[in-house]
Amino acid sequence: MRTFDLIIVGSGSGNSLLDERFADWDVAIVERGVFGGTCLNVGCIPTKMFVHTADLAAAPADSARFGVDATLRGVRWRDVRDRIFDRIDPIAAGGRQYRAEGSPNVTLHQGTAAFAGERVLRVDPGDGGPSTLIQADQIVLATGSRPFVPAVPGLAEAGFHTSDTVMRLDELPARMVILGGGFVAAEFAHVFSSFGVEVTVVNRGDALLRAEDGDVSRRFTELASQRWDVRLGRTALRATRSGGVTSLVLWGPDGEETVEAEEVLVATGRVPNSDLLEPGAAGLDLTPDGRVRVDEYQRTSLPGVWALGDLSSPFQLKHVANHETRVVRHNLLCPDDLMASDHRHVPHAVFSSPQVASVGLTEEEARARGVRHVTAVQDYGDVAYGWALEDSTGFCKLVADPETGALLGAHLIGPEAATLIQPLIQAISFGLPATELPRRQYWIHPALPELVENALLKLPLA
Ligand SMILES: Cc1cc2nc3c(=O)[nH]c(=O)nc-3n(C[C@H](O)[C@H](O)[C@H](O)COP(=O)(O)OP(=O)(O)OC[C@H]3O[C@@H](n4cnc5c(N)ncnc54)[C@H](O)[C@@H]3O)c2cc1C
Ligand SMILES: NC(=O)c1ccc[n+]([C@@H]2O[C@H](COP(=O)([O-])OP(=O)(O)OC[C@H]3O[C@@H](n4cnc5c(N)ncnc54)[C@H](O)[C@@H]3O)[C@@H](O)[C@H]2O)c1
Repeated sequence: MRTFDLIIVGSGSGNSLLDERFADWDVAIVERGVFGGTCLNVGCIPTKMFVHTADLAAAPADSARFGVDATLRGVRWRDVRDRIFDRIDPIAAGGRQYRAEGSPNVTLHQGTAAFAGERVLRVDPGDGGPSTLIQADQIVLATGSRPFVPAVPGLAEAGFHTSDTVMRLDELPARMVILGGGFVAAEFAHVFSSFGVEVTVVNRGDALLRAEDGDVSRRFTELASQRWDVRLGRTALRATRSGGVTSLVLWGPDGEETVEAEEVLVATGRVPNSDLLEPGAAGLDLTPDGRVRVDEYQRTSLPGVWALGDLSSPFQLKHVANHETRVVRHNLLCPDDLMASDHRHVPHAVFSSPQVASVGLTEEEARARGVRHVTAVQDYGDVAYGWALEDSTGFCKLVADPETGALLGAHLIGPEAATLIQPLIQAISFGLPATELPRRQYWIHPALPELVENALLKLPLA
């Protein structure tokens, strides 16, 4: 059995752990699928390339109210798809080649790693070939997560897509049913409807993006319902396929109903890939929801074994995986000076239409925790650039401590929300008080960040 200094399992964030300081470490990387992981191949990067393209495709439909009569002549789906993946696939292939042939201290193992002992892994190539045993003093688990598919009778036989496959469709369907009401559902509903697909969103709960601040979730649900056929409070009972059409029988407030579409996209959350690691074989501790349990230094319950990213994180966000990668890198290199991960102010954004972005406490969370707070809401429509955008639905909502002026939460829904929120993330992270933030710097007039400036000025602070 070959012994390495370090084994990294998973080539997403795990691959970016290595820098020049590991040049004299003997390293193995194990990857069971396409090199580069979720974000590059089937996650953040391609989805946002589709989202931008969808924004372009959606623009003509919104242009008449500006006095511009534009029409969308068509969307060349295969050209869109191929442009995106002709850019991404070579990056994945190049990354793989670099590790396989261009990194003298790295050995790339293609296959699925599972524990065969405390710091021993069995790598199964998955092609019927023999497994290989490898061991190391340090092991980093970065095996990510995969789509969760609820057990709906007949769905597997009828066929469905997940975010792993839907971006590679050969043809745009006439209709698509999207199961779920979270990030993936919101982003793909925008993409496919902008490209002319008739979209039905089926959600178990009574609102879309339900984890957002209540006002944001309600506004998003309201706007989504104007654009897509949104079915709330529905459970999928069974699916059948006939003549190229899937019929999904739902249970809802009015009893049974059926929705039909050429394609079904399942977007009902993601589960950590901990099971594939056979954690029981080494006594690796998991959380009740199946994540690998880590402490603040990203150490697992096994000595010398670390975990990061979607496998262990409740956040399932790439910027969190990146942060944890930096922490594990430091801790491997400086074992006597361990660095803790900082998960205090994790922001996120949903790249739908409208965009949604959030950091910190929602108003509901502040209330439930008994935290002293005030709120302020600034509409896009009441700042100068909002007039230019003719926006009548977007807003920025802030939650702050009225005594200290500390910002507790920020929630935006509207154009460029994912970008506009950054100064508020900065304020919360660095403890910049909401009293000074709008007053001690210039805000470019009439740029859109005046939305944030005015929201801050509206806070009723002592
Ligand atoms: C559609 C979609 C859009 C997203 N958009 C965003 C976004 O806009 N912004 C954002 O912050 N986040 C986004 N995310 C989330 C983000 O992609 C993930 O949080 C991030 O990629 C997780 O990185 P990771 O390194 O933990 O895992 P991954 O990148 O998933 O890497 C894990 C790797 O491990 C491999 N693997 C798994 N098990 C084994 C095993 N036993 N042996 C060997 N290899 C194994 C897998 O094949 C995979 O390559 C999106 C996710 C999806 C699905
Ligand atoms: N812009 C981004 O940062 C971005 C984009 C896409 C995905 N992601 C990450 O990927 C994760 C997964 O995204 P997602 O949209 O799949 O998950 P999600 O957790 O955002 O939403 C899951 C949805 O599925 C529903 N659901 C769960 N179980 C169900 C069941 N059994 N039957 C019916 N509905 C069910 C939930 O009610 C919810 O509406 C996100 O949580 C996020 O962390 C991030």
